[in-house]
Amino acid sequence: MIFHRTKLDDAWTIELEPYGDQRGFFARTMCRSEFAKRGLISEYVQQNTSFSVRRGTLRGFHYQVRPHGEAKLVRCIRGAILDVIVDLREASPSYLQHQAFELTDANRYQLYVPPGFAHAFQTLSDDVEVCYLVSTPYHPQAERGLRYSDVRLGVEWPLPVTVLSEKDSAWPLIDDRRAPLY
Ligand SMILES: Cc1cn([C@H]2C[C@H](O)[C@@H](COP(=O)(O)OP(=O)(O)O[C@H]3O[C@@H](C)C(=O)[C@@H](O)[C@H]3O)O2)c(=O)[nH]c1=O
Repeated sequence: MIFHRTKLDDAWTIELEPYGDQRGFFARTMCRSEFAKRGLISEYVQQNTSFSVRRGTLRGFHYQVRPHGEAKLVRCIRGAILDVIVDLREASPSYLQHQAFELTDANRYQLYVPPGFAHAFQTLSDDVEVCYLVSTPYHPQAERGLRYSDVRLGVEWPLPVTVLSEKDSAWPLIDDRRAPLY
């Protein structure tokens, strides 16, 4: 596994390190000791998958507030997405900054999203499946979101939004909320 720091504190992208042979390849997608060595959370309690039919579908931004903050390890196993994360930790040097990553079934990149980050993605193709590990149980009362179009974030989504849940269209804007967000 090849770990790359991102411009956001504590967030990483992870490249597979495949061992190839005549059958194809083998690669680790998560390794407790490699994660722990770099201070990444290495215990996960849930694995989720989502399937999105239409190109341009947007899910997020989502996160859970303290003490239910979750790390996520995200991979796109069919099609392609633009994955965007936002640092919501007030004490962080990258507070309220965001970064976008293209995760595809071809590049097989994984994104490590630390607790205290909001997470969203837009599908860049039809029939997209995204698979992710989560470090904390789902806690609906702790669930929060940001509006994908919040100008305070300034995220440039690559496509017009074709499908969005009612929940995701209604998250409050950052300026209308009291800190702390996380
Ligand atoms: C996240 C989650 C949802 N659900 C339920 C709630 C709801 O009825 C149904 C669909 O939930 P949502 O509409 O929130 O699904 P979705 O919009 O795909 O939510 C996901 O979005 C991405 C961006 C993330 O970062 C994930 O952590 C997760 O929040 O599934 C669970 O039962 N367990 C879970 O862990």
